[in-house]
Amino acid sequence: MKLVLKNLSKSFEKKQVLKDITFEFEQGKIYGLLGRNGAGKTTLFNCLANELKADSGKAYLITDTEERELKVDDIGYVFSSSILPEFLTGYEFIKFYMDVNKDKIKDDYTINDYFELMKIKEEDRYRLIKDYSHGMKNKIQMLMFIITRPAVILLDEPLTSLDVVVQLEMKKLLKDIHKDHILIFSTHILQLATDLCDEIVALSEGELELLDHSMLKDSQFEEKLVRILKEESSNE
Ligand SMILES: Nc1ncnc2c1ncn2[C@@H]1O[C@H](COP(=O)(O)OP(=O)(O)OP(=O)(O)O)[C@@H](O)[C@H]1O
Repeated sequence: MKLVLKNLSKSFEKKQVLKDITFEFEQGKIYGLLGRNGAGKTTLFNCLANELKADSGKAYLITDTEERELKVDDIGYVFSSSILPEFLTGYEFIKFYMDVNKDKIKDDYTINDYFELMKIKEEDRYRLIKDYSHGMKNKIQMLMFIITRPAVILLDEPLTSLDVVVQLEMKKLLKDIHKDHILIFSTHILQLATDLCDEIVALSEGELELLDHSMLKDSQFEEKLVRILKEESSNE
């Protein structure tokens, strides 16, 4: 399976944020999307998830049997800021989410099994989401894609707000499931990107550039990345 972007462009007034991007993401790899503040990472995710309409270009999902436009249902999107209904408890929301998505659920976990999986304590399950910490809300958002297992998983700075213990668990979880998915996450934490990712993609000057992954563990990698990302600001 592949996610293929073809000539994707998006501008806000005069600022062209995504410039005619053509790129392929493959199943079974974890992609780290790096870029400076305002580079367009969230805009790219929003266009893929249909939260924003791209000005031109399209995204396609290519499997062994078909090639078609990417659909909203193909995507699990963990937003950097929560989009959860604050007036529900975690339990109520996950129950509702499982009900409306029952056709997509392939495992036979109960709600509490899922909470256990995410290490969400029993006493927290029945509290209102509005009182959850940022990290807790993030865990609930992650639980959504764990439940429905969409083909493409987009995570916008997902692990930054999680404590170190949960961060480690999440990294393990992402590694466990990544074979079946196309997993792209944006981060500013270079260490996280190099720890977790098979590939690093830089978003700079509106374009995506796949960095040579053999450099991931190399000291030159950091230098090259900083050079690529700095070029953008010097051209502004
Ligand atoms: N709805 C919008 N209207 C106008 N400009 C926008 C809108 N959304 C994003 N932008 C602009 O597009 C550019 C890219 O923003 P985006 O949030 O995609 O960057 P980012 O790479 O996710 O940044 P960060 O790392 O700081 O989260 C920025 O200049 C931002 O101000």
